[in-house]
Amino acid sequence: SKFQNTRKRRPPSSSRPSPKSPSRIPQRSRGFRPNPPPDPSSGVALGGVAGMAHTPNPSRRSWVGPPTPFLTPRPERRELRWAEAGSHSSVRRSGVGACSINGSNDRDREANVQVVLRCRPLSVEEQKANVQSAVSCNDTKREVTVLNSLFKQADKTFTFDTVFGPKSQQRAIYDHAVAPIVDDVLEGYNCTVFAFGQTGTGKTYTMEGEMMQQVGELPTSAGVMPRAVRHIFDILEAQKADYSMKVTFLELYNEEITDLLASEDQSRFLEDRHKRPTLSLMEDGKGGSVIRGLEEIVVYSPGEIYSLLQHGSTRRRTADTALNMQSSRSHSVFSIYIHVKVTTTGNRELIKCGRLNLVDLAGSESIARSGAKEVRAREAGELNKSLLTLGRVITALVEDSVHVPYRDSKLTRLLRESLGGKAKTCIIATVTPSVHCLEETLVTLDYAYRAKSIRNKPEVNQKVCKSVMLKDLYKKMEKMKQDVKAARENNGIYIPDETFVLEEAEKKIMRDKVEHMELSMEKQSKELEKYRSLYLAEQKHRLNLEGQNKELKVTIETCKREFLDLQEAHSRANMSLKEKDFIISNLLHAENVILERAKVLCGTVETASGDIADLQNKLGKQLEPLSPLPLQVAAFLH
Ligand SMILES: Nc1ncnc2c1ncn2[C@@H]1O[C@H](COP(=O)(O)OP(=O)(O)OP(=O)(O)O)[C@@H](O)[C@H]1O
Repeated sequence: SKFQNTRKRRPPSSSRPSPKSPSRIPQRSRGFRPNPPPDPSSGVALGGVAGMAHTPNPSRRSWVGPPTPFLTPRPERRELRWAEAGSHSSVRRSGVGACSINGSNDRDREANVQVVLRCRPLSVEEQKANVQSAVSCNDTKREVTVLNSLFKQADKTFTFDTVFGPKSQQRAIYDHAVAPIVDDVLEGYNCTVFAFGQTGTGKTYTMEGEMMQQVGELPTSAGVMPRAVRHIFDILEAQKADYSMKVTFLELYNEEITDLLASEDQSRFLEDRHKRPTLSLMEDGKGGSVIRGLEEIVVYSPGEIYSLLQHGSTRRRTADTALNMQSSRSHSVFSIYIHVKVTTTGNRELIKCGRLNLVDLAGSESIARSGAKEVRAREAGELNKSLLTLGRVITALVEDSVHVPYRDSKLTRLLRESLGGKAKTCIIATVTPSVHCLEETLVTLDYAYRAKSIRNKPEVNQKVCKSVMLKDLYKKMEKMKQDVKAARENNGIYIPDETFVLEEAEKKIMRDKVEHMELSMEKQSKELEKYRSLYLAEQKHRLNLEGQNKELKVTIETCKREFLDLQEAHSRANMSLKEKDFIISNLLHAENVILERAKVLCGTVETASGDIADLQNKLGKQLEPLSPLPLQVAAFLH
């Protein structure tokens, strides 16, 4: 086939490395500064992760010979009819991201971001420590319930597109959630799968899992990335398609982008050799982003991609935190660009371009609970900041806000096309069942649930004609040659028109941005001044109140003391009253007793005087005959 380049084509299968042999070193894109404009044929300038273009690295050797759009390893490629291509890849279209395969018109419709939820099992340590599980998953009903009832609050249930409980296997997640998306990539869509959740909940496990070292059976714990790679190659092989493939792998750490696949020799120009050069994320003037200097590596086999994945993953920044022994401290984006040749019924050769972005976000974490200090705390702060912007973007999209703050962080600039753009997106939200992480789990579930309402407008990338693509590649090569020539002659730097236009557009955007920031700074300074005077007035008022408060406190103290004195006097008076009452009642009682006795005595006296009178009478009568009595007797008797 004219499409196949003899120089770059893989050797026939007999001379290819055996599946068990180590993969050969992947071929890197060659080129020279400055950055070529984004490739319009592959839709690279259309923004976000899917809109990344690359700048070949200055340290690379220049690429001589004609460019080749197709590097299919097999020489005996048969032409594939468009219709045939469709029939092969329609096998799996049923789950997340599935859609029709004919033409592009019926695809130009809105599609919700697909959100799947994965709850990891309790770890061995957690089981040993008898950590309670506070999350229950119902895979059939696609529901996750957070058992708030453990804390005497109402349970909360969320529904997702698919729910994978703690027992779910890596394969099930790939087959149900990711495989249909990979089919779409091969149909010419830009697709993104990203994992998001609290630190230590299994994002990296889900995305990477056990990495493949060589070609062979996938281990059961292999994650989305190796499975997607295998799936893509399986389909292309089954279709006997002519294709070319390249990959990029970047890391976003503390708002700085670095190339995880960049060759080590780049760092020899840096003062700190351990530091990898950072790449700039540029505006392409069309609402998208371009990453300068990101290496695109041409790959021919799954084995090559596995070793690149392995290589890139080991270069990712990780650290041991209280919540995860090997916590990723950065966001990573692995992209696979696939060009597949199709022959239309009129024998026209077209090229389908699709891109798959596999994103492993750093975990959101509570600095207090993760035990992060100093550098780690700053990292966590940066991570949380970019994730916070991601949250704000999700909220703005869900609420249909006029302004979506994509530009507030590099992460959201990278994910722009995948959130509300023209890509198909699947979010894998990961949670832990641990009761200790209930709060963070609820936050993840809440965001994931809201993300379900984001509507993308998936568009299939335009198929380009082989001749157009070749022309474009020749043009690019010509530009590169001029760059090399200019650099060799030390004649300054040649800037191709398109790059110049791109840079001018970018400068204009930056100028507008600066202007906008100046205006907002001015506004903010005025507001700051207003708040400062308000603050001062408040301070004064506070001081006054504090003085009054002090005086009142003194008065209250005095009153308290007086009150206590009065209380004491009152209780003393009460006591003496009680004593007097007691005495009076005793006196009254004594008086009554005396009166009673007096009465008794009076009675006795009366009785006695009666008796005396009776006696006198009796005596008088007895003495009458003896009268007159001597005077002494009479006196005695009287
Ligand atoms: N579904 C699962 N089954 C078994 N083990 C799991 C599962 N999910 C996660 N793990 C284990 O839990 C630990 C933490 O997982 P991982 O590193 O993937 O979390 P993470 O979300 O990527 O964390 P960070 O954000 O800190 O990088 C690892 O030891 C991993 O093997």
